[in-house]
Amino acid sequence: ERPHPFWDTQPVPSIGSDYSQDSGPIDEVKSSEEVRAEPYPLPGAFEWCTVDIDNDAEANEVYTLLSENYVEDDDSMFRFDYSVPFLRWALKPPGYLRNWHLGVRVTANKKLVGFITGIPANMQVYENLIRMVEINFLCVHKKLRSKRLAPVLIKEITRRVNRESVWQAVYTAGVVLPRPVSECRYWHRSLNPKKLIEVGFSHLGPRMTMARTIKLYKVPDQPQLPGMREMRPSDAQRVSELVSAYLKKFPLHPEFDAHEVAHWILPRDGVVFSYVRENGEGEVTDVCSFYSLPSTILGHEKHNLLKAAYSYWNVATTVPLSDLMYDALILAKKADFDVFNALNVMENESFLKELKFGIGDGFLQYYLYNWKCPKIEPSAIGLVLL
Ligand SMILES: COc1cc([C@H]2SCC(=O)N2Cc2ccccc2)c(Br)cc1O
Repeated sequence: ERPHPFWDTQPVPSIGSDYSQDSGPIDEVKSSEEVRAEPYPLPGAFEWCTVDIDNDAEANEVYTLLSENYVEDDDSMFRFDYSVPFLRWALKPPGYLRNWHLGVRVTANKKLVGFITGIPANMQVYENLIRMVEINFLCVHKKLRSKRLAPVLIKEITRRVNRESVWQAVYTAGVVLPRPVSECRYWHRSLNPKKLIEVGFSHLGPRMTMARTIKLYKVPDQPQLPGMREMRPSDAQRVSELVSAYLKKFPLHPEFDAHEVAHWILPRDGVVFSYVRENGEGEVTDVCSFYSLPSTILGHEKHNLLKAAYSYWNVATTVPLSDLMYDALILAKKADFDVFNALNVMENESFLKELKFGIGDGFLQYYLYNWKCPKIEPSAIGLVLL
């Protein structure tokens, strides 16, 4: 396959190679003392920095770097617009290390031009429970592309992670690298079809008028299931039991303790939305959640922000999952979202068509670093990365 000067030096299976029937590390096991103590050298004009995401000035530098230089769709119509509160949520789960929030600055003017992050996660992969790092937010300023900065960012974050005796990583990307463990698809459910058509994300169907399209995607203005309400801190223990038990169905899933579930699922204004269903006896039996990740609409005069909700952790034990997710759509529309996005992971295939999701043109590839294992089908993935 196409040569990858960087990835061909890394402990990952090459593209086109067969999936291993057994599971295990690719590199021989090392000790953290063997890992070089000094940061990797950077090209002359640049220097490493550890970003303090709690510092408003630094958090805003990260926000600006990502908002102007992070992931765009293939046609450069949209770019993710992660907010500062979202980044603080994503980067500070229980057990996070500040040392794993890694930046590159221009030495001359201290401008932040590169970023990559890791957070700790205990991942179950088939029969193995592995302490891993979740790698995210790899970004190099548009003006510094093809200077081979990304490989250095990846090697340095790997060194810092290895120094903590963590040898495996999980990450996702829209591009095909050596080598995906799973290939997932995004599906989208219109909540504001008029805006989605105006910005060019959606198109009027054949023989469809705008009025007919608006009617097709209309949802009630209140949840339909009895007992649906916003999740509260006092629900955290019960929700943790529901989520932890549910995720065990999936060969790839995080093992969360109650503190981690509370961090990832408790509502945070404008960041993560979560709702529980209380049955007639006042017990919490079902939970649904979605996070807010808007996108900048590039070069449109009327609209500049697309408000997107992303399906997160959903567990239905007393109602059909599609009924729970219909209420999630209703609650997302009520919170003024334009579109509700979901991957075809976990049991999502069971409701996507019924609830009028349309398949997107984007793939999301899941990767494991330094771990060979059999291919994982999307419905066996119990992991959503932010
Ligand atoms: C353009 O088609 C898609 C683009 C994206 C990503 S790439 C940069 C961005 O901002 N997106 C969020 C978004 C933008 C627009 C609609 C829905 C989601 C995804 Br994820 C799946 C898609 O199918």
